[in-house]
Amino acid sequence: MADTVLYEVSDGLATITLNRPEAMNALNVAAKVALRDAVRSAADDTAVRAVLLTAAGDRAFCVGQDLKEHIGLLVQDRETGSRQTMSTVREHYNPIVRTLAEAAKPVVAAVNGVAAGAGFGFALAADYRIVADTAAFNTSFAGVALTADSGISWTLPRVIGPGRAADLLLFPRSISAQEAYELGIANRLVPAGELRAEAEKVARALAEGPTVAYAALKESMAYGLTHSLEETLEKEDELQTRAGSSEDHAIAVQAFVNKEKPRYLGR
Ligand SMILES: CC(C)(COP(=O)(O)OP(=O)(O)OC[C@H]1O[C@@H](n2cnc3c(N)ncnc32)[C@H](O)[C@@H]1OP(=O)(O)O)[C@@H](O)C(=O)NCCC(=O)NCCSC(=O)/C=C1/CC=CC=CO1
Repeated sequence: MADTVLYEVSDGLATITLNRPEAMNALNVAAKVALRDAVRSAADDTAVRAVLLTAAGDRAFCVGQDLKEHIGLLVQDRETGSRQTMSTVREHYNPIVRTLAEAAKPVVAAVNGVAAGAGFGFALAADYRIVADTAAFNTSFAGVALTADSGISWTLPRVIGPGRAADLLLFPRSISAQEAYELGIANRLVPAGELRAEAEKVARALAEGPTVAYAALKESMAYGLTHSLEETLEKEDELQTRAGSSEDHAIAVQAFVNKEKPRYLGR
């Protein structure tokens, strides 16, 4: 059986590829465990300075929970009086999203096809979304009588505003890549045939960039969304001190003065 998730590191870039194209990259238990392991490896490995999350095939990025597997598990739960199936949120979805969002390095999602349910949530947990013009997004949760998970109730209102998020969550529908771009869900929209090359170019540029500064930017933006201006100014002071103490800051300033391109070390 093929691996449900592929993991590869080259030149500081970890590429994680959901690999169930025949099942629209739906998340069965094996895929969730493999994805959780892969994102943890990428986050923990200091040699990895950027992460690219993508999926195999041209039809789907990820359609969320594998509902064909899920129905069997639900029936089993009913028969045994258990609620084991829904522990997947705590065991799989939450760690995956937390790790992507809190990784001290940039995470780029290359959305190659439809992203639905938790698949949409994973794309939103990335720092930057490059989207094929043939892709689509669907919150899907209410369509299967579920509430939000995968952090989408936190990320979606922040990305597109609470009113628009309520519309997409209460009335799930597939929105086109173009609409996603106009809403700010997609940072870049590219022809489908150019997605992989463009996403790799962006992710590789980030992997060669000032990693300490990027990590601080992620932390700063997340902090600023939930704290007052005063608290955020304090946080910025702390984080700027950290970035300013990095070797890469000195390298950048020296390169500027020398009119050279900086070669960052990621520390
Ligand atoms: C909007 C769609 C994502 C895409 O629509 P479309 O391009 O028209 O494709 P379809 O014809 O509908 O689908 C093609 C085949 O793929 C199968 N498929 C699609 N989604 C899933 C899925 N999630 N699981 C299993 N299989 C799926 C579909 O049945 C077709 O197969 P056949 O060719 O054999 O017929 C649309 O497909 C859609 O709305 N999909 C459902 C999206 C969804 O509801 N996802 C789950 C949301 S919930 C979640 O992600 C997280 C949790 C967390 C915790 C616990 C429990 C559940 O969910």
